[in-house]
Amino acid sequence: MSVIASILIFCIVFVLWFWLRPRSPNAPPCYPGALPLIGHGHQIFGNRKHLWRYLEKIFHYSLEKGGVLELWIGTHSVYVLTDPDEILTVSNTCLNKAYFYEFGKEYFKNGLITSEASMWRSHRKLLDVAFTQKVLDTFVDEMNAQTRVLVTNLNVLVDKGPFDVRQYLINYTLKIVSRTSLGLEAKDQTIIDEAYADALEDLIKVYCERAQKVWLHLSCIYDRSSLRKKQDYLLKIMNNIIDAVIVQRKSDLKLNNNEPTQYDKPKQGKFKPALDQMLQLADEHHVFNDEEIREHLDTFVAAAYDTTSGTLIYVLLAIGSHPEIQEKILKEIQEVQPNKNEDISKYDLLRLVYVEAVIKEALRLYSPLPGVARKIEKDVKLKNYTLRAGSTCILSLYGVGHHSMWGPDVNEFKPERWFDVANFPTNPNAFGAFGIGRRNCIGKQFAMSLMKLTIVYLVRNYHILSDISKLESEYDIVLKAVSGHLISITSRA
Ligand code: HEM
Repeated sequence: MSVIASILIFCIVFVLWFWLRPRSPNAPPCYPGALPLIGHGHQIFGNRKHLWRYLEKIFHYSLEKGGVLELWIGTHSVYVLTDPDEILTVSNTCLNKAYFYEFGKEYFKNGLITSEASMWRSHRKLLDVAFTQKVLDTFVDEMNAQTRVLVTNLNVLVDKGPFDVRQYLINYTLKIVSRTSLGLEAKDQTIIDEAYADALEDLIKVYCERAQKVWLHLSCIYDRSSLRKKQDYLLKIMNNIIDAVIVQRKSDLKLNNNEPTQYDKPKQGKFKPALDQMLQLADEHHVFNDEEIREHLDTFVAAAYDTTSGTLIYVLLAIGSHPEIQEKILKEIQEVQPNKNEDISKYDLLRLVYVEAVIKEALRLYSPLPGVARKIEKDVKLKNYTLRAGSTCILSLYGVGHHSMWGPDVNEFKPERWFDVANFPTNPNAFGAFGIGRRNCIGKQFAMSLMKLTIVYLVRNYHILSDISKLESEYDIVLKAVSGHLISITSRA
């Protein structure tokens, strides 16, 4: 009895001390509504639509308070940054990811997203060679071929009224990313399109569910849960698939004398998928083992398909609600490549500046990764505040896109702003959708080329109609449009 009483007294004293202790003058403003012991933890419960509305509220509150905010999950301090300069400081001084990336580590392991800074530095340098413009240019034929397939698949929906384009875009981006990463022949691709894709989608749901249910953050509880069993089952499916691809590819490369992949149509160019580049590095410089190669491949595929397809949906919703913007896109396409049946070349992609502005505007307003997070391992001094060691810091890329530096029309979808030199923000980190600082997105050029090409093919074939005013999104790590997200298409032929 006396032991229980002592524990109780200790807890009460701890809570009182924690709650009544004076806040440091260098502490940023605190978000309202914190409760003793659980902090703001109670505010995040609800479905994922609620979670996104909540995050939007904290991001806007942080903007109102000058760009830095503090909240509490239990007794753990979480800072929310929306100021691009402060975000750059934290991004480049704190390279390790926040503790909840650990949940994804079961899957991504030492892939770039979740690796510790020490390993990340050397692997990122090596992997950058797989994403140079020269390499990306070799993917353009494959992107054209797959985008033609997308148009064929969508043709059955012409004049059929509103539909959900998500699954079409997911299958399409997944196919391009996995072909350019893994180099599979069409006949072997089905296993990725079906078994791997389904398992990956389910795994991301498991990850989100764990992130939201704070009690499952504790490994001792999570490891006994049915969610953990599901995670292990899905991981086994995915690992078996990719391990088999690596073994097969190694033996193919030996047989073909390391020749780049020749795709189905003889006319199309050759390219070297990321897997071949890593196998070559492993062979010549003894840097990656098979397990590390799998971890990087899994990371590329997962990091690429949901973000890219999600952004494309927001672009389609935005241009479907702005026919005048669609007409300007069409005009640019006709100037750059007047023959509707011709492929889009790497040179055409460079000239599609209006299409690029449309995509960047969608990324600014509907940042698909609205926030990323870092571990604060040592005190970090910002302009007015100090972030304490041992805390977590959310870097809000959504906040950067909604910062007042964008002007009074910050909430409007206005691609023209990207050409308005006089009023464009002067801050070099104003556009943060691909991350700010050294640990930014390795696939940004890949994503931009693919999205430009997709928009060109869709706009030159269809009138797109939608109503973005009804849009509601949910937070599944990647922001997902879940209501008001349907589009209709009619033919331009
Ligand atoms: C519209 C599409 C995309 C967006 C908005 C996007 C955004 C981002 C952001 C914000 C980060 C930083 C994440 C963090 O700090 O936790 C990131 C990292 C990353 N992205 Fe992307 N991404 C996109 C497409 C892609 C594609 C196509 C690929 C691969 C082909 C890719 C691969 C990666 C990888 C590997 C990282 C980790 C980089 C590192 O830590 O060195 N992403 N991305």
